[in-house]
Amino acid sequence: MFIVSRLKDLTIITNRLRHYFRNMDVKELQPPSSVRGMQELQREQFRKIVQVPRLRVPESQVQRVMPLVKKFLLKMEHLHPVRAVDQSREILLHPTPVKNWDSLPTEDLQRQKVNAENFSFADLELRYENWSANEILKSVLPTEEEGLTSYSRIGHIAHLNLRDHLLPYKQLIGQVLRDKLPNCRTVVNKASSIDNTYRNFQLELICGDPDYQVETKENGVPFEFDFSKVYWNPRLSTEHERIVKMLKSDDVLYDVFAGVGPFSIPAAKKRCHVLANDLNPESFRWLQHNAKRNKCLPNIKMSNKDGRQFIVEELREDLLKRLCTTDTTTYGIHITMNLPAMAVEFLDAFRGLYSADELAQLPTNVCYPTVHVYSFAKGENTKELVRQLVESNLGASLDENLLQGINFVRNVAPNKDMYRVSFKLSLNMLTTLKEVEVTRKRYAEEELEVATKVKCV
Ligand SMILES: C[S@@+](CC[C@H](N)C(=O)[O-])C[C@H]1O[C@@H](n2cnc3c(N)ncnc32)[C@H](O)[C@@H]1O
Repeated sequence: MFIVSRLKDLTIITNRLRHYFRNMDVKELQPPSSVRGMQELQREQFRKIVQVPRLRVPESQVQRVMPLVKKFLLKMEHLHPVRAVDQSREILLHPTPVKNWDSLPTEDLQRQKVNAENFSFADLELRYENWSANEILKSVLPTEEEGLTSYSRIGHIAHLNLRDHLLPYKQLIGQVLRDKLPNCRTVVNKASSIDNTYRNFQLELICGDPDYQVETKENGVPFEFDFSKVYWNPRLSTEHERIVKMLKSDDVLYDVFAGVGPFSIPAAKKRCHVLANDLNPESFRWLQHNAKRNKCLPNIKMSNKDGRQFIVEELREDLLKRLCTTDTTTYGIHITMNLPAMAVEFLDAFRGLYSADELAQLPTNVCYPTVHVYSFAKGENTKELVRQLVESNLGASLDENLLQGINFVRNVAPNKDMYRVSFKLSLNMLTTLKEVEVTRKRYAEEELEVATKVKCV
C-alpha cells in the first residue's frame, strides 16, 4: 500500500473519500494501462479520452442547479467540473453514481427547468496533470501490492526508502513526487542503513536540487538543519510530543543524545532547565541555531561530547547541585537517551556516579531522576527483551518501585521494534558500581597486589 507518511495528508484523503467517489475504482478514470512498467517518465503517454456524464445548463441556471448535483461532481486534480461552453455551462459528473439521467434528482432538476435533454455524455481529455502522485505510481509500478512505497516529508525534501525491486523506477518515482507534492524540490532515497556514528541517513539524490538545508515544524516548533548531515526522523514526532508533555515548567531535562533538539528545544521553550548534548558537531551547530531561533537560549546549556563524558561531567555536576541544594519533590528531573542501537550501553555510566559521602546528607524524600532510554529489540517477546537489556546493562533489577513503564514507540522493520524504558535511578545505583565493575575492580586490585608482591620479592 502507498503509505502517505503524514497524518495530515491521510486526514485530507479520508475526508475526500467520504465526500467523493473513488476515481481509481473506475477503469476509465485511471491512467492508460499502457503506462504500466514505464521507467522513464513520459508525461504525454498519460493522455487519454474518456466519456463522462454531463449536464448542460444555461448560465443563468447554474447557481440553482449546483446544490442539486454537488455530490455527483467529477473531482480530479486540475480539473474544473464546471466549464463554459458557448453561452451555457457544462457540469461534469462522476460515472460511478451517474449512469444515466435517472441517477440524478430528476424532480428537483426539472423544477429548475433542467431535464433529460440537458443530460448527455461528453468526451474529456485526461492528462498527467489530472492524477495524484499516488494514482500515477499505482498505475506505473509493477503490481499494486508490492509496487508502492512510503516516503517522509522533511521541509522541501521527500525521503524515500525504496525496496530493491523498485530501484529501476527510482528516477520516475522522484520526478512524479517532485511534480506532485506541494513545495517539494528535492527527492532522495535512503542509500544504506544508518550504521554510522551520527545516525544520519546516507542519501542518494534521485530528483531535484541538491539542497538539504531544510526548515520544518514538529509539533508546532520550527527547526532548521542540514538533513544530509544530522539525524532527523519525522516518525518520532509523536514520541517527542509524549516526552515534552510529561514535562512541566521548571522541570529539568538532561538530553544525552539530543540531535538538533526535538526533545530539548520544546522543553526549553516550556521553561524547563535543559542540558543538551550531541557528539556530532553538525547536530551541535544546528541545536545551537534552533535554540537561538526559538528564543530559548536562557533555558538551555549545550555541549558537544560523547554521551558518557556528558553524563560523568555536565550531568553529574548539575544533578549533584540540585540533589543537595533544592527541594526535588517540587519538580521533575528527566534524562532522555535516544540512541536506540546502543543507548543501553551508556547506562552503567550512572553506576557509582557519586561517592556514598557525596550523597550522604540528602533528605529521605529526595526524588531521583527518571531515565527514558530507547532501545531496539528483534524477534519474539520484544518487550521482555528490552527490559532484560536495560537491567543487564544497568546491573540492577527494576522492581515496581523503579520501573515506570516499557512503552512501544514504533515498528522499525519487520520483526524489529523500538521501545522506551522509563525507570527511576536510585541511591544504590548512583553510589555503587555495577556488580561486574566491582568484580573487575577487585580483580584489578588483586592483580596489582600480586604484581606488587612479586616486585617486592
Ligand atoms: C537517534 S538520534 C536521536 C536524536 C534526537 N534526540 C531525536 O530524538 O530525534 C541519536 C543522536 O545521538 C548522537 N550520537 C551518536 N553517538 C553519540 C555518542 N556516543 N554520544 C553522544 N551523542 C551521540 C547522534 O549524532 C544523533 O544525533
